[in-house]
Amino acid sequence: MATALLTEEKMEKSLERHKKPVCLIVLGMAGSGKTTFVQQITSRLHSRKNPPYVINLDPACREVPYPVNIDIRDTVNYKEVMKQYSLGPNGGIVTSLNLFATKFDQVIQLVEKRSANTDIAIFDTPGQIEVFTWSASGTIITETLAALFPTVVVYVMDTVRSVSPVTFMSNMLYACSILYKLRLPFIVVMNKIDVVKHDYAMEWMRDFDAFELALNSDSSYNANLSRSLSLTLDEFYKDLTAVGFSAATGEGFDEFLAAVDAAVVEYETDYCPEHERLKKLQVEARAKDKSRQIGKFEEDYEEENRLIDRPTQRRVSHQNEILLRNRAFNFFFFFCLDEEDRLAHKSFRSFLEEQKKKQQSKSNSASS
Ligand SMILES: Nc1nc2c(ncn2[C@@H]2O[C@H](COP(=O)(O)OP(=O)(O)OP(=O)(O)O)[C@@H](O)[C@H]2O)c(=O)[nH]1
Repeated sequence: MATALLTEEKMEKSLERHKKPVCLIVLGMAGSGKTTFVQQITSRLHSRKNPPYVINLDPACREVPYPVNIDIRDTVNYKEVMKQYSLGPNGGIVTSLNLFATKFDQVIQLVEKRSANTDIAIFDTPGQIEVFTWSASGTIITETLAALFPTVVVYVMDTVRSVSPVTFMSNMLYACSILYKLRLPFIVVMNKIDVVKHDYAMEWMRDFDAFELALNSDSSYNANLSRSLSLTLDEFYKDLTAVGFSAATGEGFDEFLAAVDAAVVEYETDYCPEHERLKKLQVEARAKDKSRQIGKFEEDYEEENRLIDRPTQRRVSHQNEILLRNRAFNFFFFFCLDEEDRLAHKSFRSFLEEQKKKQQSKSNSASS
């Protein structure tokens, strides 16, 4: 009976999730064709009367060639961020994304509002792939989406540039590292097949000998490394979904949509149970952490009271009261964050303050 109830509950949850749009996070090396890919998918879905909800997360792009619903550039001025905090281009993108991530709950609300009439939400990301995949804000954005919507990572790869086995291997290693970091359903889109067909890449993934043959004439260090890595990546290739696509012509669109459907099933069957398990562990760890911190706070509080209750300090000074109140506030604020968030929050705040100070002293010396 209990099992039957559980199954019903799970089914309800699953149906609930299906009502939500699938979130596609589009990643790829600079110039691989992410923006053109988003443009092509958007226009095809529009012509099928199924328009997607499109979000641009690249604060540094000059223009967005597709109808965009949310644009990071409307919230954060990338050039101003660079100027205000004395940052270079990459630092500017990371900080803009960090600032945008603090408002991401609003994006979620807007996507949720569209649930009834949108099947797909597409997130275009910055060209400097590592800025998104290895930054705190990228992780926050991805994990928040994955916790609430069926989420799929779409890795766009340039088939024309990858004809060199060494470049192909670099691309695959990057894809592999993202897959293992995010652990979300993953589709490799082998883009630009209107110029070079992706058959060679599929063969290299299926057959190690074919890849070795392609490397045959090359005895450089990179080639030897690629040879060894190809054997290691064998497991990764086995479960990898790869589709050929042309962002220029739209060839491969239906295969891509079929891959998205399969990825949603994978999200339901593999990702969600694992996510629930990890969430439970996290809740337990947080509860432990909370009780440890409450104990520490109570100890400190008692110590503080003991000191101010001494005859010489019987009257609690105004300053002491403020000190205690501030401590209590800080404690409860940090209490809501876990250890990692707390550290990230602290270092991000001190980083911004430092940058501001630097900038202020620069402008002071310029004006004097
Ligand atoms: N022939 C052909 N060219 C393509 C295709 N997709 C993209 N391109 C071209 O590749 C170049 C880069 O495309 P973008 O869409 O700007 O690539 P991106 O990954 O968004 O670039 P960044 O924003 O710099 O990371 C452009 O000149 C596109 O026209 C394709 O499928 N076929």
